[in-house]
Amino acid sequence: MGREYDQDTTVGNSTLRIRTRGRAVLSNPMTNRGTAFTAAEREDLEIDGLMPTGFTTLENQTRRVYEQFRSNKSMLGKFLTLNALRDRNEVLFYHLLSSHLEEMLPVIYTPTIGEAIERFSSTYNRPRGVFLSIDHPEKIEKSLLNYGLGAEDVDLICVTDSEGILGIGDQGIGGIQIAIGKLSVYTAAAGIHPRRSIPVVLDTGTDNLGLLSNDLYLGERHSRVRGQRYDDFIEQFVQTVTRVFPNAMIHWEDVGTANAYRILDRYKDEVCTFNDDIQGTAAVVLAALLAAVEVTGVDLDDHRIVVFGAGSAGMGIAGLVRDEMLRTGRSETEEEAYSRFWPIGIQGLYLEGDHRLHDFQKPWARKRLDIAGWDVQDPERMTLLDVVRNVRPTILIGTSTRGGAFTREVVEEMARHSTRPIIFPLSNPTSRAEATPADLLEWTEGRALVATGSPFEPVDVEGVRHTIAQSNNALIFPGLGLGVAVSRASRVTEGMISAAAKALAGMVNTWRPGAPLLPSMSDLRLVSATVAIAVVRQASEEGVAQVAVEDPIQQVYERMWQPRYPDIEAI
Ligand SMILES: NC(=O)C1=CN([C@@H]2O[C@H](COP(=O)(O)OP(=O)(O)OC[C@H]3O[C@@H](n4cnc5c(N)ncnc54)[C@H](O)[C@@H]3O)[C@@H](O)[C@H]2O)C=CC1
Ligand SMILES: CC(=O)C(=O)O
Ligand SMILES: [Mg+2]
Repeated sequence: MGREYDQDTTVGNSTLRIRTRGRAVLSNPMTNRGTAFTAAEREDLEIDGLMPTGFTTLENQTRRVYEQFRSNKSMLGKFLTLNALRDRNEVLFYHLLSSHLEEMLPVIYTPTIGEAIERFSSTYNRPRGVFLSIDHPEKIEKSLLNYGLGAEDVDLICVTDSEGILGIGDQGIGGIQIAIGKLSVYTAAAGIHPRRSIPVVLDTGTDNLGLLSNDLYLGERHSRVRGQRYDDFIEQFVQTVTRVFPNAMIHWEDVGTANAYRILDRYKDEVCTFNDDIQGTAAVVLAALLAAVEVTGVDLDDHRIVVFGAGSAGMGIAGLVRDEMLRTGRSETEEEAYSRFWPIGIQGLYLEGDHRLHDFQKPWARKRLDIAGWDVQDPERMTLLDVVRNVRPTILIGTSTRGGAFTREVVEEMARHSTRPIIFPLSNPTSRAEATPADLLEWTEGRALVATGSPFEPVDVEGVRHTIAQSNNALIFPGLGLGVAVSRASRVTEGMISAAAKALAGMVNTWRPGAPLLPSMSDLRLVSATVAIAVVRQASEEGVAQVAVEDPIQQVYERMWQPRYPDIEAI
């Protein structure tokens, strides 16, 4: 561990052995506990007189910072207050977060994180994470080591190249905030020790002209590097991480569509890695779909699915649902399973021969024969409305980044042919959601089964309160990461992703009208532990676990860090 203190970070909350004295103790967010230092600790650590004389418990400190948090009028203000708190006192930050998870998740995560990313360079205060530049690949190793963690100390690296941040696109260096945000969720939800993960941004330039022309922009000032130089940079990053942090899972976040699948395919069988937008999203959406399908009483196999915005997330969802159909349904051939899906992108319905499709999208393209005889305005660009009219889908997934795309006309058309239309506007942040739950439920007289990517308030329709599930990969990735850490899995297998989805699906109960299709974000700690246990078991069954799995429940429980002040020893 760091030079300033020692702590065994592999078990819940072990003794913090502090080497520094005086003001240095207070300026490190892992050793500082402000007015919660006891009289004896103040004396031992030579911080007597450096703070008000009163003593406050963690609970009372939390009340105080909660009031400060609440007094902010703007969401960005709340975000910056929390950020500053984390830089002062990490235990207090996580205790506050865990005590008010449902209220604070929308601040440190979607939707507010989107604004924080866009405003990164103008609100910049102090650094957190590791910034790697494509112009200096020779500095990758040194920079990672400068973070101060040892070879055995890292469970997770969350990395983005910032090209496809949420639904707000290329955000250059500001993408570091999504890596920080995701890792905060890992800690708050799954108890990953805050000193066992590293947020990383790969600064490969930006094509965002607003950033390039802003004097305050803090990243490399050139367009995005692509092609061989980009691939070499990724290769060097992956090789370096696996060498210097052999136990770390590499979590890819918000990488652009053209690279996300390529990187995953290139490394998934070689190193311990996973793509959250492709695999995490697929697992959470599969769980929500299984719940919704149960409400409809129609087998998954018999649904017709439109994926609007069939990029990383959309195709990931389609892939996992297809696998589920092949595993459990009557679909015997892949072709049969593929035939249930209608993928749409910016160019309209994907059709075979479209040279704009990426390799990972090609198998999903529809045959020209499938649309023969359709009555449409422009056969070269089949719109969502065209597809809905002709296919009569029962499931509509939105991962398009196109706010408001599920118009009243589209939804009413779908609802004409489906008793319980399943409609998931999953794009983040809130402004990108393809529709609001209130509109969807109004337009369908309360029949729609809805889940969203960002949080929404419940909707009351004719005496029924519809609680809206937040179908966000945050219900999956923390538990997956914890499961990988506990089992020291050498790979993240498809079986592990599927086990995570099943564990989540098993926590849903939809017997009550209007019940949410997924557990609430306020239960995130329980959800993450449940997912982690399933992942540990699966890793063990598949032979990728590198530690003996004897009692997964105990092993997961013991590993979870709690936001409590540990015992202190001045050394
Ligand atoms: N709820 C959740 O857990 C998650 C939600 N998402 C959201 O899904 C959205 C997409 O994310 P990714 O798949 O990572 O991005 P992506 O860029 O890989 O995919 C977006 C797709 O939407 C298509 N598209 C763009 N504009 C369109 C339009 N006007 N009409 C039809 N299609 C259009 C593009 O062709 C592309 O295929 C984002 O808003 C993101 O926040 C992504 C991951 C997880
Ligand atoms: C949730 C998430 O990963 C996204 O919106 O990109
Ligand atoms: Mg994402």
